[in-house]
Amino acid sequence: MLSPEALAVQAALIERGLETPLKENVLDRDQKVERIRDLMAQVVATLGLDLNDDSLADTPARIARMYVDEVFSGLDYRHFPKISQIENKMGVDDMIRIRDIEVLSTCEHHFVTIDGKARVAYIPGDRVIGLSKINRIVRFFAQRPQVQERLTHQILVALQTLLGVEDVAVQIDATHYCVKARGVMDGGSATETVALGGAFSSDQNRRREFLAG
Ligand SMILES: Nc1nc2c(ncn2[C@@H]2O[C@H](COP(=O)(O)OP(=O)(O)OP(=O)(O)O)[C@@H](O)[C@H]2O)c(=O)[nH]1
Ligand SMILES: [Zn+2]
Repeated sequence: MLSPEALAVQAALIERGLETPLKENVLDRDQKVERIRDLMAQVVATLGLDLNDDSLADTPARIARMYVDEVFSGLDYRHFPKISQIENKMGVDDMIRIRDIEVLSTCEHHFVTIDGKARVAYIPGDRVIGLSKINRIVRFFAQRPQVQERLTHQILVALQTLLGVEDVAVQIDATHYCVKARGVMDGGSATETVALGGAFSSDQNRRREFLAG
């Protein structure tokens, strides 16, 4: 059973064409781990490595568990974080901004790491969200194969949906290891993406305030 929050976020992403491209998958967790383990064993062996070596023997199973339970666990909405919100009795009507949220994701083109930081802000309406829940939402969507642009927008729409406000802003600044550790091998560049909603999009001052500092 998915939580009402997970269902609402999923529906909002589908409606906006921002959901990760997913196919119906009837395999349960154990079946996925088993199948990926067997397929990874073929990859490792095909590379010419000896799966009888004691250091390599468990690598296929390790990778399978890592994919299903860790780095791609955000593909399963049953792992969507529990969300706590409180009534905005304080009448907060100014921006709440969280900086330096750790973003560790995986590039969907190469399945290597994306390593960066996110900045998230919102202007509360009738409720405020538990602070750590913002970090958890970032992590949930980061734990999918991603392109940074989609990750940024998924976080925006998730927060807009949960908070019932348009005024949300998300910025991610990240290093892609597919750019750093292979291919063009540029370790110095970073990618910035921004997704702005409501006043952050329409009001230059709000936008500047969010991006400053
Ligand atoms: N827009 C976008 N592109 C990404 C992201 N992560 C990786 N890429 C890019 O996806 C592209 C895939 O291009 P391809 O030409 O098919 O792959 P490739 O031959 O491995 O390309 P090179 O990385 O240039 O060697 C590359 O340019 C990557 O840099 C991302 O988050 N957003
Ligand atoms: Zn890549």
